[in-house]
Amino acid sequence: MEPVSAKAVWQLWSAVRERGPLVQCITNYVAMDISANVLLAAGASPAMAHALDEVEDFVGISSALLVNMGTLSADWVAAMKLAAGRAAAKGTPWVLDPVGCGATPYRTAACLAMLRLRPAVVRGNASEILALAGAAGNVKGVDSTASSHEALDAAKAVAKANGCVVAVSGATDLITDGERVIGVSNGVELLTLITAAGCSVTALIGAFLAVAPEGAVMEATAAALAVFGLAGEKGLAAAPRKGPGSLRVGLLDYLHLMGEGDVLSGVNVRELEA
Ligand SMILES: Nc1ncnc2c1ncn2[C@@H]1O[C@H](COP(=O)(O)OP(=O)(O)O)[C@@H](O)[C@H]1O
Ligand SMILES: Cc1ncsc1CCOP(=O)(O)O
Ligand SMILES: [Mg+2]
Repeated sequence: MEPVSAKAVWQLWSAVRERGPLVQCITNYVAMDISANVLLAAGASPAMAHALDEVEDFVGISSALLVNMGTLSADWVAAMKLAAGRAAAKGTPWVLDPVGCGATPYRTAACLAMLRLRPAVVRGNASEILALAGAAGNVKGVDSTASSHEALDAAKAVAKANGCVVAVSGATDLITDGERVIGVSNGVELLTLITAAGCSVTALIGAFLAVAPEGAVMEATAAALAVFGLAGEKGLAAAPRKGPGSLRVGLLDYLHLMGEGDVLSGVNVRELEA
């Protein structure tokens, strides 16, 4: 597989569609529906499971785990920690979405505690990644007030300190391991008006991690963001009223309908820093 190219994106997505990996999602109430639908449309198999009594067993049968901090409470955080611990012990890749990190001290502390459990990937908006790196005052609830480029240094610092890949979403998604940076310029701004668009692309990253060859964590993360963004572009072009409601429908449709030609001609991924 080439390091980062449209062909590599297609190869990874084909593997998702062929293998249909089971992605266990501990995610928020807002995101459950769209995340499950995004995973299904893209060819993966979602299961939302967060009960303290079953999370570890569920990790045992899953190919990837998503931990999303969107509607957290003490019970949920306990379940997230158990699940992440089991994933680490089993070698199952897991991805963290630090929704609203920085909004309250409780949320920030919970996100930092999860980060210490070594996710393979963290995907957040710029404000969330800035807050994870210790910068204060950038968040507006779960929405970003900064651009992805403003959070690149923070993303590199979080990646280096925690031995993970960090993806900052935005007009250009930036994916870094602390040294390399891949940029993905697919997507449309209207995606920010679909609640849990970010949450669902993080779930999709889980599906791509499940099929990624050893050492291709950055490529798999970039591929998921590119495929999701491209489906957004095509979904908007086909949307009857060009609003968030019909974009949401179009996004799901194109995650199902797109093929090799769409990916090879449409994805915009490139190495920004080697
Ligand atoms: N200005 C933009 N232009 C194009 N795509 C965008 C833009 N902002 C966000 N996106 C895309 O929307 C999706 C959700 O990202 P974002 O809104 O940053 O996350 P969150 O929902 O967690 O705040 C991502 O796929 C991202 O690439
Ligand atoms: C609105 C909201 N409130 C708690 S979680 C959530 C969903 C946030 O989703 P995203 O970060 O993908 O926009
Ligand atoms: Mg988010």
